[in-house]
Amino acid sequence: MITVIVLSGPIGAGKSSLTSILAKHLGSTAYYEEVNDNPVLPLYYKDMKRYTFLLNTYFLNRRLAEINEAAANHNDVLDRSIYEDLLFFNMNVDSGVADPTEYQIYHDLMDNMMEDVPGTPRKKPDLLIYIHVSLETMLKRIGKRGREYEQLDTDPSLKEYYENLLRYYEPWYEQYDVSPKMMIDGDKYDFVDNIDDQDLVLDIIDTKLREIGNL
Ligand SMILES: Nc1ncnc2c1ncn2[C@@H]1O[C@H](COP(=O)(O)OP(=O)(O)O)[C@@H](O)[C@H]1O
Ligand SMILES: Nc1ncnc2c1ncn2[C@H]1C[C@H](O)[C@@H](COP(=O)(O)O)O1
Repeated sequence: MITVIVLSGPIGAGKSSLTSILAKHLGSTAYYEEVNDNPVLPLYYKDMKRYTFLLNTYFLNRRLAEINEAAANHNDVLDRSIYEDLLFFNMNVDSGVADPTEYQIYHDLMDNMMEDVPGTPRKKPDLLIYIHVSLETMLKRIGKRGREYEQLDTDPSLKEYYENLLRYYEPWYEQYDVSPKMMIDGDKYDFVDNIDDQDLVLDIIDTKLREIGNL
């Protein structure tokens, strides 16, 4: 039985934190989204029009490598699903920041790369965990983490970008049907600093893993 668990949710929702807590709890490996040594991310925040395609191609490459590694183990946990990249890209097309043709090319490439090939491990996750947060929580946590290019002090127009991003997440989660899914209330549970909340969240996830037959 091989299970790949992916975390999803807006920037600062707590994906990396819960990835590490969950992998430790399950005794499995955590795979983190590459941020600090990502050469495109700072460029993207300076010029989204120019760098949306490159950033998503970069992430696609990185995430596929992690998916292939995780697919060979049991209960490995990935920080952010590959499917959310389409959400970001789509949002940028809708707001006129990215080009629809670039989006279509990226979409086709991703479909091709994610297709199951007989004789190779499945690339699709077995469970998606979505951390829901309000704008207030999201902004607070982005501030707490302190990556310079994400701060409203660096670029006040990011507030609108973050608001817009949250609007795209609800329908995206509702429509997501690649695997079983579940939502964690990231406003309610402080799974980082409160051990009772952490235990509660882990219980909720264990129950879901049992329900889908993976624990
Ligand atoms: N549930 C939570 N309660 C309190 N603080 C949190 C929670 N989730 C995340 N944080 C804090 O918010 C910041 C962003 O969390 P992180 O896990 O890096 O989010 P993401 O990976 O979704 O961008 C970090 O400083 C982290 O300690
Ligand atoms: N596909 C993406 N398009 C634009 N920006 C993205 C994409 N994937 C991740 N990001 C950004 C958002 C954050 O600034 C960093 C890391 O994400 P986080 O939610 O903090 O783990 O990358």
